[in-house]
Amino acid sequence: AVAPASAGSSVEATASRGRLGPLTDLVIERIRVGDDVAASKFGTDSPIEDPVREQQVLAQVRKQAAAAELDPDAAVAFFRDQITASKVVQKGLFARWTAHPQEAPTTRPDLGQIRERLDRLTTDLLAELKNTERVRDRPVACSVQLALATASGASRERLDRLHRQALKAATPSVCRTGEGGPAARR
Ligand SMILES: O=C(O)C(=O)C[C@]1(C(=O)O)C=C[C@@H](O)C=C1
Repeated sequence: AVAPASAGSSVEATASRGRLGPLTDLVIERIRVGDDVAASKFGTDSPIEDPVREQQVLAQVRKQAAAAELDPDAAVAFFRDQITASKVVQKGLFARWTAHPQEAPTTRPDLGQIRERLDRLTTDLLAELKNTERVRDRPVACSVQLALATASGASRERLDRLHRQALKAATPSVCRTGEGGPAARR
């Protein structure tokens, strides 16, 4: 039997986008779902920020991280950044659509279905955090790999300023010791 490549990647893709390519692709995918979330809320009474839903997302992360033998606190920190990134997108799009109503979406996707998609992405992202545990543990290698993966992902996906800003907000907790504290070093 052939050894399987890590989830969602091929050897070729890994070579060109680096070892954090698949993780970064999922981060970008989640950022793009933020566009759909914004479209589901714009022009309704639903606010961008939903603290109850955030707690549900993070509780799920904590539970699944523990089951996968990932550090639950580190996983939660990573997902806090994903939520921040989603809010960067949503706020930016609300501002854009308010200033230019002709750019506002004309259909309103269902938030319940979007959240099911986000839940599936949670599982996929946690699997990639697990797959990349060793490189993320090496600060220098990790920051080099992260720079490579985010630059190539942003350009391939043709991310605009707003979505690049969101990508930046989504990635500070990818590499361990990002905070520089002794607890992070273990
Ligand atoms: O589910 C929502 O309503 C979202 O806006 C998505 C999301 C997230 O990224 O998971 C972001 C902001 C909200 O405060 C809650 C959750």
